[in-house]
Amino acid sequence: MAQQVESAGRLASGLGAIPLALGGMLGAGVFVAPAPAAAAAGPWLPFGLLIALAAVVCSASSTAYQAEAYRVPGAVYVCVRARVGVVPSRVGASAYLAGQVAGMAAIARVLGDLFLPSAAPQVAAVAVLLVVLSATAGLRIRGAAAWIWLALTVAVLGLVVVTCFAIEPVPPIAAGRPLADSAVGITGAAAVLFFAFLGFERLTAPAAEQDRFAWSSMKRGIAISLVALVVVLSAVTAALVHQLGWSRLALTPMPIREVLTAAAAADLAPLVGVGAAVALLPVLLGALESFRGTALALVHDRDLPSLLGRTGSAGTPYVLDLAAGVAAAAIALLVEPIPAMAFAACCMLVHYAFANAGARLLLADGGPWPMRGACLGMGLSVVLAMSMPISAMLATLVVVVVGPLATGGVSRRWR
Ligand SMILES: NC(=[NH2+])NCCC[C@H](N)C(=O)O
Repeated sequence: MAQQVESAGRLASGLGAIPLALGGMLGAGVFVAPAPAAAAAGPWLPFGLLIALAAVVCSASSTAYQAEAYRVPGAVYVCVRARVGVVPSRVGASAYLAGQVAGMAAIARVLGDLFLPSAAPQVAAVAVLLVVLSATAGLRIRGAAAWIWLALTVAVLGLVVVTCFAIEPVPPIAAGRPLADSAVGITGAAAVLFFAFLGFERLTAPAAEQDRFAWSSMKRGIAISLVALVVVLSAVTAALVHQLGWSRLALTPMPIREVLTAAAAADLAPLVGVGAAVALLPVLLGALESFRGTALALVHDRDLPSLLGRTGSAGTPYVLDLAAGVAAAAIALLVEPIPAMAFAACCMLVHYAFANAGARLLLADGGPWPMRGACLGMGLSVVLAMSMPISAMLATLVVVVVGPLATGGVSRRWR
């Protein structure tokens, strides 16, 4: 399969930074996360979105400085290892790897649910494995293909938003459960919405050197991508609320489909479902690419067996890819999309707490603002992770205990 590599010209001009970041971000989170966020905070959701954005801005800035200082794949992990310590770096990296795998499972499960609701888990597992196989064969979606895919996602979401606003909503039926409208849920909403922003690290801390953009292009690309994501997420949430109301939105497991039925536009559902499913493929691929960078850095440090770093004729780590694919497929078969998303977000928040801590130490001699950003990012990541449902927190706890013990056991180094 042809390996599409970013041309030197495109990297220099900065075109391509937007689909790299936004194309990896706009996905399952936007399709589904408004529902659990509405369940957590009800009409306070917009405040949750602002807090999630603040955590993302801090984390994006921190990881960008880390990748600038440590010009290697898995730069964030390498920085935490150098600045904070070996064991903290393992905690952060374990959370990161588990978070990416759970994220892949969540994305695949949403894909399955949209494509063929009656066999969602099976479709999800097959989709993950197919995407992993194509990645292993050398597929990367860059350049024009990345723009086309981004356009498809925006078109699907645009169709849903326009439909929701064009059709008068039916008066809400009495909700089964009283609506959570307490402001206490704001951080819980922020934590799930954080998932929707994941993928920014593809631009700020690229997993492969050929994806590294010049500092100014990276900054512009990330700013545009974050603004675009907030606009799209707000528009989708507003459309869903307009049609379903807060309480019904809070209860639905798959808002995009539910809203079309509610708007009496069920004919559109198969079209939107297939479009959305196809739009999710590159997001899945992006999560695998991010996973690889950090995993290979761990292999390099002998914290993971060298077998995992073995590369095939396409130059891709096939054993590692297969391991990630099988794990993600297993989670996708067993776990519903919203809990998988919550687990992934909780793991990634723990990772970003350590990442921001590493950046804080790295930036001690630098300007005051990036350093303050890293402090704020660290604090917000901890608060948001602690606002997750208890099941997500417990699963994350298992990861951060077992992960460092297992990796330490492999390398037999503890300092
Ligand atoms: N590279 C990654 N971190 N990928 C996970 C991306 C998740 C993406 N924000 C979504 O909502 O589907």
